[in-house]
Amino acid sequence: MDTGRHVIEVSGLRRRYGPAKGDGFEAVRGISFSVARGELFALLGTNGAGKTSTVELLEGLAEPSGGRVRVLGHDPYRERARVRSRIGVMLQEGGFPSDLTVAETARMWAGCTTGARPVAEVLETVGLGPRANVRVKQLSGGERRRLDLAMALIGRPEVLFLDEPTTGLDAEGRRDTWRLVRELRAAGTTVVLTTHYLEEAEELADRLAIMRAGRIVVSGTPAEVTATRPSRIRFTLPEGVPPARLPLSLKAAADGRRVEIRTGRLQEALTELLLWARREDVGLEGLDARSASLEEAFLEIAHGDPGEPAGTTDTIHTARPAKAGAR
Ligand SMILES: Nc1ncnc2c1ncn2[C@@H]1O[C@H](COP(=O)(O)OP(=O)(O)OP(=O)(O)O)[C@@H](O)[C@H]1O
Repeated sequence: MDTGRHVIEVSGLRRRYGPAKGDGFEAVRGISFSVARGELFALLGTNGAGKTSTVELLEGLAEPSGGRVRVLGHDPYRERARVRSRIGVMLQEGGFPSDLTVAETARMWAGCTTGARPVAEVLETVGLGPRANVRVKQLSGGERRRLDLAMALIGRPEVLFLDEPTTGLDAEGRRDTWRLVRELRAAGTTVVLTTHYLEEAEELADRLAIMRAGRIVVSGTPAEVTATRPSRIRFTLPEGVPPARLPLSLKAAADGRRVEIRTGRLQEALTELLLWARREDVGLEGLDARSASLEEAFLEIAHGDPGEPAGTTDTIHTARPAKAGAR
């Protein structure tokens, strides 16, 4: 791996809770990825997939039970002192003393940080300027998340870890946080994000990985990940036109007059369908053709469908619900 370009390098990383043998549980099972300087990398997965367990290893909060992790060229656990001042960590729960005000909390935090940004500036950045004299216990859930973010930013980190940064924020707060994260990335900050919001990953991530049961199942740019899933064409045939008349090569699945075609080659399949419809003088009611969304890709991948590579075969299915709850 290129240590100059990659700020984070992970190979064969493992994390086991409990005894090494017997009753222990391996939450991270040999994962590998790297994150380049200035890149935003998102880790996605269902509850319990192993995202937080992984990020804690990157932050140096625990020692891996196997494999290797380097952050800014150092082992974040064994060389914590060399890494700590260069990273910012926003945990799921900041756990700040609830009786302190926002400004007091920030001053306390700044006091423990080398090269801290001015408190007023950092509170302004996250939109908490007007709430500086409010006690932490009086903040809303969303305001607490913004305080957590402010404290992660106070040391001007080169690498920022954001664990579900917009949980509890309303739509406007979420968009404000996205804007801020984009600005930080534009200024060269490397960001590792875990999130349950696929829209957030789609908006922000340069690359992402989807975890399932401690392993990375798929990784790539959001476009590459969605391209692993088939596109979908849906329409309703007119009365008296049986689905059997559709070209066999489209491998359409029908439920009465409603038809669905799933394909790895959307343009070709759609062209064939439209040429057939014109030739046969058939109207396709409610015609809808779309590529898979990241959400659809996520639901199928994260819940256990190994998937078929799109673009190689025209694999057609009837509409298949995600296997909710399966791990
Ligand atoms: N301290 C611990 N001791 C034992 N098992 C743990 C411990 N912490 C986490 N686990 C288990 O490890 C697995 C991964 O948990 P982890 O919190 O890393 O998942 P996650 O992907 O971050 O989930 P979430 O989206 O719910 O935050 C889960 O099965 C969890 O129960």
